[in-house]
Amino acid sequence: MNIALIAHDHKKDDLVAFAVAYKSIFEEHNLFATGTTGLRIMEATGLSIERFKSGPLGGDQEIGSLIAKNQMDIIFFFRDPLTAQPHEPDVTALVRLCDVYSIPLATNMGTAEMLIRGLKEGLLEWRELRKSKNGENNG
Ligand SMILES: O=C(CO)COP(=O)(O)O
Repeated sequence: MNIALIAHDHKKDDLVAFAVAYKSIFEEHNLFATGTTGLRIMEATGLSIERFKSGPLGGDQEIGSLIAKNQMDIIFFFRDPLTAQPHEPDVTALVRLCDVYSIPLATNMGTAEMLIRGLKEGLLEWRELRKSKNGENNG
């Protein structure tokens, strides 16, 4: 599975704690992250993560492009609902692409907990279905 980890500044501590708690699951997958989030998680967990640019500098869009290319399976994106983001259009675009391509997206710890349990238990039947469906929509 290709998994993206992203958090706004006030939510980074939550996502780091989540990654520490579920390190044994995350280390079985290919991890991607926006710049600062990825650095924080790597420092805290030692997990290997491919880092993109920081969100405000295009990192959200880089991850969005992987979604559009059917190369992303799950997104953990802990958004800060109480702080205006300079790159709000990029945030909205990323969330929109998750819905366009039926990509599981956790925007808070509660949903993240449910998603990670599904991942652990192998509740992944949607993946092949989604890929064939998205393949049909290409072009
Ligand atoms: O801004 C972000 C997501 O919109 C996250 O970017 P950073 O991980 O670089 O802070």
